[in-house]
Amino acid sequence: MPFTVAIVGRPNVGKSSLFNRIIGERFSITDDVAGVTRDRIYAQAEWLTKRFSLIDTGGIDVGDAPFLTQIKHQAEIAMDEANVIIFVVDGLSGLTDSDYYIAKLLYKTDKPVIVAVNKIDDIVHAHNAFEFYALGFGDPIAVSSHHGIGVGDLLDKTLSYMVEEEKVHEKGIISFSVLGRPNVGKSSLVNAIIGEERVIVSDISGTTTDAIDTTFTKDKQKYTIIDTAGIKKRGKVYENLDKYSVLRAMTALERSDIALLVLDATAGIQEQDGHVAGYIMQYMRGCIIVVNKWDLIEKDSKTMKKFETEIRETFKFLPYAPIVFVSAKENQRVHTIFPVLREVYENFTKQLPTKLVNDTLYDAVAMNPPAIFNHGKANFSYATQVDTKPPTIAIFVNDPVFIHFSYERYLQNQFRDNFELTGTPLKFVFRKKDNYED
Ligand SMILES: Nc1nc2c(ncn2[C@@H]2O[C@H](COP(=O)(O)OP(=O)(O)OP(=O)(O)O)[C@@H](O)[C@H]2O)c(=O)[nH]1
Ligand SMILES: Nc1nc2c(ncn2[C@@H]2O[C@H](COP(=O)(O)OP(=O)(O)OP(=O)(O)O)[C@@H](O)[C@H]2O)c(=O)[nH]1
Repeated sequence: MPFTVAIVGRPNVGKSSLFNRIIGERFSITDDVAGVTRDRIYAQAEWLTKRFSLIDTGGIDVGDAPFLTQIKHQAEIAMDEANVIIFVVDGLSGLTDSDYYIAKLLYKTDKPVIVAVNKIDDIVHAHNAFEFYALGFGDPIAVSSHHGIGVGDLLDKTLSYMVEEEKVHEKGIISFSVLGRPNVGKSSLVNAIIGEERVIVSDISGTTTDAIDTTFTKDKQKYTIIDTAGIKKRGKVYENLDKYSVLRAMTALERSDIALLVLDATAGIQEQDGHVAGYIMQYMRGCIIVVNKWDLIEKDSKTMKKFETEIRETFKFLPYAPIVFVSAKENQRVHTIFPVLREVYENFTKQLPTKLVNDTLYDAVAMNPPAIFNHGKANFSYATQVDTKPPTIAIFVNDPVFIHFSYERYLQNQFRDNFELTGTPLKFVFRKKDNYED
């Protein structure tokens, strides 16, 4: 479970400035995740080799609610999701009633709260921080998001609460999440999967309070199902907020080997399904497409094929994802998911023999040599697998800039033809040979 830090505070104190300062461009991996790019409410960050997730609750749109209700929801999200909360206040304008209001909300949590007094751009104003002792969260830390002053101290203190994480990703356990747009039947599917398997070994509730990961054993294989739908959050106002569900999908993906992408057979494929599929692809997780509510479909011999064709055409970037058809509510065919999970996990964790990897590369290049691109021609030396989850292959080349994306796609297809990689992405890392040789 990633260590998560949430930033809260009333509007205009500089939450998003601090967020951006902490992630720094280099560390932001959400940058190219469609839909979140502009929003930037969630990112991976790193400080002195410690990796953590950062949430800017100020970016979570909580509708047209009155101002105090909005910050209340944001504070609740922080208390639900984070291990540590950074409470940002404005050192130029001083303490306000809204700050006290937020403080009162945060008294309810037993998680550490650190007060960051922002906009202290000049050390001579550091004394402005003192009045914020009154909030009752101990030593306030003076920072300037604009100039980066004090941010290191703030992170030192924040990450001092990071303890050795409980190992959720125990070896050999297949962890998977159930993702999809609202109402496709995620909760029903989770219930059907867990309900079917009565030998529940343990309920691991994670370090963040509301994430419930359930581990169970089926046919001697352990699985951990990662909660995403906010099953426990029913009734809370922010349950259906778009950005909030995106955030939950991402934290779940981070911890999953495999994502089940749930579609509603009665609704056809919708734009939002594509967004969810995009996240799964960009996080490079294994993927199984689950067409749910199959009981409601009038079927003839061609129905499945028709669905499959439509799915393949829409999700061109997920050609590797196997498709299963189920009814979560009627508990039909739900058991067919398990063998597919095992197969996909095997491929996701696969080690490809080096000789075959190179043969595949050489054959592909011989069959279809690269053309000139960017004023040069790619000259491939050799390839080797450098990682799993997903299988990752380093390909050494005279200069990666000469590789056109369509050639990369060609190589991908050749590798997929030669190796059994159903359900898993295959990652290529192109490396300039000269940097590593001679
Ligand atoms: N002088 C100074 N101004 C800052 C600093 N950090 C942020 N600001 C300014 O404060 C204003 C608000 O900053 P934001 O980062 O948008 O604040 P926010 O808390 O995310 O605001 P909301 O999105 O409304 O919640 C902007 O005009 C920033 O330029 C700082 O360290 N020093
Ligand atoms: N007929 C039929 N109805 C289903 C099936 N799966 C779910 N439903 C119904 O679809 C509705 C939505 O199901 P949920 O499981 O709550 O869907 P969800 O994706 O978790 O929804 P959110 O929590 O809003 O994201 C409910 O009325 C379910 O009873 C199914 O396989 N067949």
